[in-house]
Amino acid sequence: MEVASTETANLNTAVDDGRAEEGGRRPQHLDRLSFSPVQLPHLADYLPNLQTITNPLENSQFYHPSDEFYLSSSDVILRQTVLDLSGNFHSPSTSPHLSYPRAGPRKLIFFDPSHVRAAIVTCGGLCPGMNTVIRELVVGLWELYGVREIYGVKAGYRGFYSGEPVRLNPKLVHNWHKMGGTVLETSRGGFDLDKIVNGIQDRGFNQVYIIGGDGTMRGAVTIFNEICHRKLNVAVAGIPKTVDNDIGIIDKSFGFQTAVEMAQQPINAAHVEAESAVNGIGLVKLMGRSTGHIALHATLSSRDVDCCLIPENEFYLEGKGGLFEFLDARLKENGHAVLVVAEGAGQDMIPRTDAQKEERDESGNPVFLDVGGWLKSELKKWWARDHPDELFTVKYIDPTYMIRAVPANATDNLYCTLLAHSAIHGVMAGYTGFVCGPINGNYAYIPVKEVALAKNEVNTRDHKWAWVRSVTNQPDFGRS
Ligand SMILES: Nc1ncnc2c1ncn2[C@@H]1O[C@H](COP(=O)(O)OP(=O)(O)O)[C@@H](O)[C@H]1O
Ligand SMILES: O=P(O)(O)OC[C@H]1O[C@](O)(COP(=O)(O)O)[C@@H](O)[C@@H]1O
Ligand SMILES: [Mg+2]
Repeated sequence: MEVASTETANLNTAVDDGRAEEGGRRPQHLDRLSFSPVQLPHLADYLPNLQTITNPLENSQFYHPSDEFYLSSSDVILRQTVLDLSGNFHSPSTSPHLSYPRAGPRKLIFFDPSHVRAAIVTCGGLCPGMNTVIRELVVGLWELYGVREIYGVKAGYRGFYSGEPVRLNPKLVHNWHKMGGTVLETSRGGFDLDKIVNGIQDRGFNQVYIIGGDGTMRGAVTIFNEICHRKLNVAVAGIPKTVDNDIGIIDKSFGFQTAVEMAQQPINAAHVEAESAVNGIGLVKLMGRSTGHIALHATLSSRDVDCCLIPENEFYLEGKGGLFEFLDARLKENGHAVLVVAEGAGQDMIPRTDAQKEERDESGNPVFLDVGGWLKSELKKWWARDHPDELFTVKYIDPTYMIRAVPANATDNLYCTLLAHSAIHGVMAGYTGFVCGPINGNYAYIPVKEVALAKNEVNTRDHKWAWVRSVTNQPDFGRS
């Protein structure tokens, strides 16, 4: 099945899929422009006889939809808004023509709300806002579309085949947005494709909302493929959750800002401890399995950080241009220094046994050693060797779960609400195998296959990393 064509096509033909050209709003003035609209998978791709009905919002006593209210497949979000007009577009993803369907309600929908049985599941690690997304899925399905059968699948993917789903309604979830974690519970591992899809079929679910990170989205792709293979009338929507912000294409993930905000407290404490000691170093380890976004953003917003170490920028300790030389100078100059290190940084330098090298969590992610504890001990050894007669203190703070096991802040709560509603509108319109998220500030639908492949790493050659270096004046560890 053709799901994500990124070939350049004439907009006029590309959107003429006979599905959602409601309102006769074809943008004639764009006919001569060439765009590459990404085609979203749709239930009608393999179930051509599905009936449509008018969106119930049309008859809602609280809504008075205008023409602009409903979106059609000609409403798109451009992937790139920052362009190099010299025309050097290095890859299809940097083409100025690449666009994604805009998220929002469609006038015609492919589900009769009275026949919907929706399932919601949360997978992977915690992230602020998971409960808000669940709440808004429940309330949105119930209030906007009149769906009454909504279920929470317990404890991640394994919940589809073990244990009973819980029935959800707006009363039950009304204050969930104020709570950290996920009331539905989550887990790693337990991905058994056949059992999961059988579970979806056996329980009669026809809408599946999957909240999770990069691993979860890889799982969602295979679930979606199997559902297409079995030609089931089941729509699958992913809602990207990652406190590390390591999922690509979307602007940022929900909960990330809350985590960055929470990281300020340990950084402040590390600064106070360092400043109050003679040759004091405050060391803070922040989450970031393979990407340093939390460490980077926390550093940029704090201004008390002297050096930020992330997985994307290898560092070294000894010799010219190394961390020790830099800290030596900072301590001489200021008497103290604050170091922020992402958990995935420096892993190659930490000695480990063969068994430790092979260690994986239930989902198959490598298990890291504690870079903060290792750095603290290396720093102490260095000082004792080079400055045996001078006082020195390292205060190591590891706030790990404290930055993610909290409710979402106001901005993230709003973001979660818009994500949930976007997902509902897309599924009701018959789209499937998609993820919703903001691209350049506007909410879009993206094929889950693309999202599962798109990693969001810190680009140490772009301006954001240059800001870090200009704020900290830290070494580049050999990067030219
Ligand atoms: N490649 C994959 N294919 C299928 N399922 C996967 C894959 N990677 C991870 N999963 C499943 O997705 C769920 C969450 O993955 P995990 O990596 O723990 O968290 P996250 O989704 O937050 O990155 C787990 O149940 C795991 O088994
Ligand atoms: O101890 P846990 O629950 O496995 O979580 C730790 C991991 O979770 C993360 O927050 C990211 O998890 P996800 O991939 O699930 O989003 C990492 O930063 C961290 O390594
Ligand atoms: Mg992950």
